[in-house]
Amino acid sequence: MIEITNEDIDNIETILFPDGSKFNESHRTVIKNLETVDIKACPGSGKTTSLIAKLLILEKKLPLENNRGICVLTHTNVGVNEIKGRSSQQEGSRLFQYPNHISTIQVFVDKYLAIPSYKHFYHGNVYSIDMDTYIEHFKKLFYKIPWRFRQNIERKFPLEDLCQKLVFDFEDDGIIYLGAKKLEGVYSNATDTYQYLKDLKVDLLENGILSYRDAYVMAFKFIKEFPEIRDLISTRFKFLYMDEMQDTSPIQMKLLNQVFDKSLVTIQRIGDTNQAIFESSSDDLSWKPDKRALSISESKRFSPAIAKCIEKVCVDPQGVRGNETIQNIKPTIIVFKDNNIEKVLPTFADLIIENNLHQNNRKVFKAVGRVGKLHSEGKITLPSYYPSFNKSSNNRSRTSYSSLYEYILAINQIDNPNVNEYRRLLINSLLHATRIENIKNKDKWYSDKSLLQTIAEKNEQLVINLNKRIAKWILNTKNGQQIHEELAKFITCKFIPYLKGSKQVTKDLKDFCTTKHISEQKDSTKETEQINTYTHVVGNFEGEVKINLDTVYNVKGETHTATLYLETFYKKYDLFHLVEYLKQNHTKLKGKEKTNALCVAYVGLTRPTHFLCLAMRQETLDGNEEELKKVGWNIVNIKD
Ligand SMILES: Nc1ncnc2c1ncn2[C@@H]1O[C@H](COP(=O)(O)OP(=O)(O)OP(=O)(O)O)[C@@H](O)[C@H]1O
Repeated sequence: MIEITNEDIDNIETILFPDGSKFNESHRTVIKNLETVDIKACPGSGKTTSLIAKLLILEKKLPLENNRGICVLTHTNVGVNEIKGRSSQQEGSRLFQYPNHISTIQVFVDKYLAIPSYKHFYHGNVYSIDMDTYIEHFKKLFYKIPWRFRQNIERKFPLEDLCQKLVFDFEDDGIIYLGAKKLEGVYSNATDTYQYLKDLKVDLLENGILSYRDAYVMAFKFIKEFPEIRDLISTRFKFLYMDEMQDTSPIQMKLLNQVFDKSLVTIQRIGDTNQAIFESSSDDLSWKPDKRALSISESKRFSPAIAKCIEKVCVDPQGVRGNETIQNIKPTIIVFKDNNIEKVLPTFADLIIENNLHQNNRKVFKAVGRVGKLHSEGKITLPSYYPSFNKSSNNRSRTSYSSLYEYILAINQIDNPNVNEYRRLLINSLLHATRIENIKNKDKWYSDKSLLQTIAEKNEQLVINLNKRIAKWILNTKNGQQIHEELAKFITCKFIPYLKGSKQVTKDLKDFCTTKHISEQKDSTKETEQINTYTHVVGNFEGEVKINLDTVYNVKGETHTATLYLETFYKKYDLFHLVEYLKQNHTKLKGKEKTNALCVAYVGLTRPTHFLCLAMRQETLDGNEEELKKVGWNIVNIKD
């Protein structure tokens, strides 16, 4: 039987904490525990760090009995990358190799259930499972519907809404829903509109273009057909660790319960119910930690001054203790009016400098808010504070782009040094080209595997040559050299002509290879980061303070040096909604709206180590100033 000892933990501490920090007793209890248990802990308590410590210790004890594996699931790539980053500090890391699996839940579902299911039921290969590609193709098909019908549909369902609302039933992909109603309940099945919409949805599926939700539909279909998958998965993995459990939707929970057998797998679910910020995670079916859950109530992230001010700004206060070794700076409310809102960020920057944080070793300064989209009636959202703010989707997991140029841009922006990522995008660009040219393999679209197999069957040497080319392109990209021209020439003059048996390629393929236009909303993560960064120049060339703006959803799990929480409008102004909690008057919550607002605010307010600021409208502050001061907030008014 495996066991984790204090000595194991001491050893890992030196790897994880070069500054000499230590795990306390509650961390040690969590790290040592190898039973099925829930772990609930406050923000910044070191939940993820303790999980990483446990994984690094277990890694040294691999292989487990019967060569069973460890499965770690999280909700965001940030979490996965954090684990990857830390574990690569160990030589010969085996955590990311068979039989282990570490990924987001979505990637797990795609790999083990949705893709095999699609192959089985549709006898073809999945082209993409990501929302950007799905929406792009959805819109293309929608614009093929005759104008008259399209206009009628759009009057009722704006296109963006329609993309999200036209879905298959989880239990039966023969049934299509439009929002909460069956499609035939919205448009009678005798109408052309019904047929157009049904064809559109089916067409996407038949072409392997899946939304994230479709992947779950495929997954359930697979489990129903092959119930033995539960045994296969449950004997492969000895441990299942689920981080950020509070964000697991009821449908994800249902699926995981179906594939992991509790009697065979040790399951640890780690989270903080106060930080549940994804819509579906806040209803009655959401995760409730077991009564015997282990808990950690001290935050390693933030100072006692911050702990005191945020303690009651959550659904279920749990007496958070701050980190005594962090300097106390009074949390501050920056009060603004409509006519001086543009001074909020400069004021925050001045406060950072006043508190000498611009000279801190770690300088992560962020301004975050709930709503990033410009409001149609001019209510305050992130762009009101910083007009060039651009809310972009997280495109790191994208696998498909609309031009070769965009594939190469994506390759250039890979920040994780994993060759497979480069290779995957390069191969995907080739697969994309085969689709444009309508080249199929026994009536199916090529997958990376079937492509290489087909070429190998014809001539093994060609696969070796292709691999050499790919390796060269990866190296050149890493060295900052341009590969666009060479890759385009390869696709149009060699690759496609070889598969097609003809030198003639279509105009669409030529356009794909030459277009340098980046489709809307697809600007790179790095560019977006630059656009969304306010730079404040410190007097007399002493340096600058960079403040990055983002939505709360995107900074989940992050640790900042200073965070400014910006009041924004979503049905109501959020701080106005929550001012009683900021004054530490906690009341039990009723209603979904307030609960959601509170969870989002709690995630935002618990990011900084040293300095927490709020940007609050004068109207929200009015009448509350004295009470806010009494509970520890400093108030700074922006002068006109
Ligand atoms: N034992 C420790 N001693 C000192 N610092 C620690 C310790 N554990 C974690 N930290 C630091 O505290 C910060 C928060 O840690 P971590 O992200 O693991 O917390 P978390 O509980 O997962 O946070 P969140 O609730 O926001 O998801 C990080 O900067 C981490 O390096």
